[in-house]
Amino acid sequence: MEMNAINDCVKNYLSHCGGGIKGYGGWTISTGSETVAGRGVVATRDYSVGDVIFVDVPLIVSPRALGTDGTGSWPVCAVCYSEMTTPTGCPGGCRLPVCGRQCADRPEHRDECRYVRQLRPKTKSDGQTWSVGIYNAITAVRGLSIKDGKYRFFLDVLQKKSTDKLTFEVEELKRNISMELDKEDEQIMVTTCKIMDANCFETIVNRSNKLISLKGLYPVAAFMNHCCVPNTMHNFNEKLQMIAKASLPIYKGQEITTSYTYSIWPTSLRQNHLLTSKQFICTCIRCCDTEEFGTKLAALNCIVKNCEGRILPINPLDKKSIWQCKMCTKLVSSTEMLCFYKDVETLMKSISVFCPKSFEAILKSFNIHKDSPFVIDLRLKFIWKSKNNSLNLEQLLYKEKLCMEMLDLVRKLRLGQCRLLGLISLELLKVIREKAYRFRRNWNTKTLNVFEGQISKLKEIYTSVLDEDANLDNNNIQ
Ligand SMILES: C[S@@+](CC[C@H](N)C(=O)[O-])C[C@H]1O[C@@H](n2cnc3c(N)ncnc32)[C@H](O)[C@@H]1O
Repeated sequence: MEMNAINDCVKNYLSHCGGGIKGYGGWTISTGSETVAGRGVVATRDYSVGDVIFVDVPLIVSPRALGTDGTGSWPVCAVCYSEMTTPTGCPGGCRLPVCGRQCADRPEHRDECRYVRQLRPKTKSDGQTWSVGIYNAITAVRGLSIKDGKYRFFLDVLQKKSTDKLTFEVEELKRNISMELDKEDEQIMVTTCKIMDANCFETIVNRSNKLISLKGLYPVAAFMNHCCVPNTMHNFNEKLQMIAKASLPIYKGQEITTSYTYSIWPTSLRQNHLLTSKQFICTCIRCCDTEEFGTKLAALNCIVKNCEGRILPINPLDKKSIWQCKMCTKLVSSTEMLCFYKDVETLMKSISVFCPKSFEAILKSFNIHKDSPFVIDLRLKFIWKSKNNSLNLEQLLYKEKLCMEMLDLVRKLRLGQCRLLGLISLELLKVIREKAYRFRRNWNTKTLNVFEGQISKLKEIYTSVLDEDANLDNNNIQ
């Protein structure tokens, strides 16, 4: 399909579905030398940091699949996505778990409920009123909502994951119904699932102050290519619309990018994730720089006694690359490095970060540097999970230090006004408030002024980044 036709279709869809193209249309879907791979989204005007670029309306949103035996995790309501501790099947008979009548009767559930019911979902002898299999098939079933009418073209134009494997969601559906699927419906469901695999985003919603992770297909975002130094970040509003904002300055003619992976991971982990989940190798400026803008994120400390250098791959884009210490020039094979990584990973799993002194001592004795990926994981765990009011002074000050170091890392990685920056700023603000609560009465005017300055700066950062969900308690991130 012609680029003009794609742009018309996407923009028509957005204006019909309340995406608000007015004022947010400074981009075009394009191809050629401006984009890193095939079609991409390109700016048709300049954007400053924090500007909203588009408000995207989901074509499909669905909950994440559960283990097929139904153990270990709980479903969310298939309609409002609230957590369900005692799930019950829809009274309409589709066997999807829903909160109750009010969700079962919602207009957006009506068609899917009727469709699944006429396929005669199988019941189980254990008396469970909802079905894990039907729940896991929900993405496929929701694909049928775009089979008719003016949005069908999305099925043709959006990229599909190329795979010969059977589609999990459709197989789950077939296993859990008594009727045979219509061949055309089945084909559309398979196509939808392949489109979801290639293009879906993690949609995070706040339900009773819990963050619930869903899958969403967004027509503009589906054309956004990946970069490990993305120039956008996004949040979701109550209607599950995606609000994409500039995290870095963007100039007219420049590609608008997002990250499909965790920007805080080192190159080897990001590359592995992109290759297995999206089947491509990223060759962005960060991936080509073995030191990742001086952070040496992937490095392990040199294994040679008394050498203070760090070992990094000579070619960061090659999984089998030899690693080298720049200081003593020691060479290490990729297989050896993999063993070191595994050893460090096992060690890290056994450490409690909640005891700062012993944590730092272990890092020192095992010669692990503070920005290695495993340490970052543990540091973030401490930042998200620890409750400020139950930390002793040593732990509180340690948390403050970790937050500041993480903010510094985000800055060095050139991630701009990204979501992580907002979340850590919010945590740091809470830590500083807790310090003030404990010690304020002993502070002089100068200290109080510094405190007020820090608070207002952090508030400015996290509100501009998080906006839609600034009040979230991220101790609850699932
Ligand atoms: C969500 S789509 C992006 C739009 C896609 N370029 C298109 O033409 O439809 C994701 C796919 O785009 C390609 N892609 C995205 N970013 C890329 C990058 N940085 N390098 C290489 N391929 C990329 C990959 O094929 C990936 O699976």
